[in-house]
Amino acid sequence: MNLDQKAEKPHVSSSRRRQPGMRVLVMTAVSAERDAVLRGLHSDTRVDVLVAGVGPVAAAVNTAKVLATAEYSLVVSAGIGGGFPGRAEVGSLVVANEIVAADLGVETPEGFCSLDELGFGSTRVQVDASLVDRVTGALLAAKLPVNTGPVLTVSTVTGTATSATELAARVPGATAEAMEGYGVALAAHDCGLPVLEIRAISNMVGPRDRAAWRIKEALDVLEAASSVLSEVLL
Ligand SMILES: O=C(O)c1cccc(C(=O)CC[C@H]2O[C@@H](n3cnc4c(=O)[nH]cnc43)[C@H](O)[C@@H]2O)c1
Repeated sequence: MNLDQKAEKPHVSSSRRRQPGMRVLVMTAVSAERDAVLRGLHSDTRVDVLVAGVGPVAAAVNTAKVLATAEYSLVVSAGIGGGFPGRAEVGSLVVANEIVAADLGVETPEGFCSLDELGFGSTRVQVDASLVDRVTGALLAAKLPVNTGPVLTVSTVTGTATSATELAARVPGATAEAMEGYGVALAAHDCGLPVLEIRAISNMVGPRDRAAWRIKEALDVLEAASSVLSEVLL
């Protein structure tokens, strides 16, 4: 997967602007993820799938740009991600019940202190429970392996067992890790829109082992998940 890509310039046609109805915006980090989602959606024109770039800042900026030019009823952050051991296996799916900016805070001699604890706002976006149940139910009905739990957004991919253990302790139930969810969620939240995050697990969170990443397998699962999404979301 080529990760060295610029975000797409969001283009929203005038006909799209005239159709407020039920439209879903899916933001991915890279084009390989976008293409997997598009293949699964079978050209459902009620869903726009755009590349935002890698990381929470690119995700937030580019999602906000799209939301400023078109109307949507739901925003989805979708892509591959890392699974926490014992919570999500490679080749499975994770639907976030909470999207957590897990490294947004300060380090102190006593350990990490989040923005929430500092009183500077929230690092967590809750996902509507009925939406999570609906999507999870549909994925299970399609015989896809799926777990729900907090999905962490980090600016640096976790690369050691120590960091993985620390993150899992910081966010009880942490199920997956990726780099864009919180950015997409904040942009959606700012527009009063519900958000969903779906990750197809390509690797385990822990010691960096590039050779063990199963990106193709994860993209295939992301495609399969996308094929049931429009039925349940629209
Ligand atoms: O370390 C490498 O050599 C390497 C090779 C391929 C891709 C990467 C990435 O950093 C991909 C980041 C990209 O994918 C998502 N992602 C996938 N797994 C994880 C993870 O365990 N932790 C955080 N992000 C992950 C992420 O959302 C980015 O879009 C590295």
